[in-house]
Amino acid sequence: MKVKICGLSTPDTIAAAVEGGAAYVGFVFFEKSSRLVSVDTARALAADVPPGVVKVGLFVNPDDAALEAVLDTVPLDMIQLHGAEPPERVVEVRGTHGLPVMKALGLRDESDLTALDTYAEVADQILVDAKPPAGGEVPGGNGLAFDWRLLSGRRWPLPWMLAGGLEADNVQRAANLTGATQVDLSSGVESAPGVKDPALIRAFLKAAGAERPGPPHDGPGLP
Ligand SMILES: O=C(O)c1ccccc1N[C@@H]1O[C@H](COP(=O)(O)O)[C@@H](O)[C@H]1O
Repeated sequence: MKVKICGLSTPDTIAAAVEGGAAYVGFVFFEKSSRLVSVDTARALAADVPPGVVKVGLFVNPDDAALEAVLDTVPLDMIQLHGAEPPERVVEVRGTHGLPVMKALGLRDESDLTALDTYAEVADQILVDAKPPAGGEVPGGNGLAFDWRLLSGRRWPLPWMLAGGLEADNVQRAANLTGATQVDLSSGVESAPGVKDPALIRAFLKAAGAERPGPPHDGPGLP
């Protein structure tokens, strides 16, 4: 399984993710998140990430200036859009910034499934997360799972990731029910909100049977 560890902000947790076999590492550029990193910190951390591990920048409804401010400094490989960006904005971001885009979508019930098909036509990857709690200020990273049976038998013609409340104890069941071969998590490897724990990262990667593909390539939908 390919694993993305999101919300990394320290050298020791980057090392735990890379050495444990994470295929993706994520940096959060959303001011309201407890995992927010500065561009300078992200640039320094990115220097410790070997080729072949995809460096993802997480943004929520960013304008082009916000994206440029990060991309000018941090050598990201992929943009994760985790807000209410419409399909046209996904197309625009891909075209303007020249990086693959992974669009996150929240799922609560069957009525949310149609959007996945729509975004699958415009994004390089889709990320299926739980919907945030009503009135919540942060649209992801809440440690909440959705009913994984909603995804049973669903497939899209592009790479996709499962997210939302994943941890070492439930990742295999989640993958079995959904068919996911890629997973993304943040809260499940933290000792406190926003504080990543290297031991929990290693345990998760082991439980998930984390595998990283070989040489990097430049095609869409990395890796
Ligand atoms: O991690 C955050 O702080 C965050 C902020 C805003 C949007 C998304 C965020 N994280 C993403 O949320 C999912 C699920 O996280 P969790 O494992 O349930 O905590 C994951 O895709 C993160 O990339």
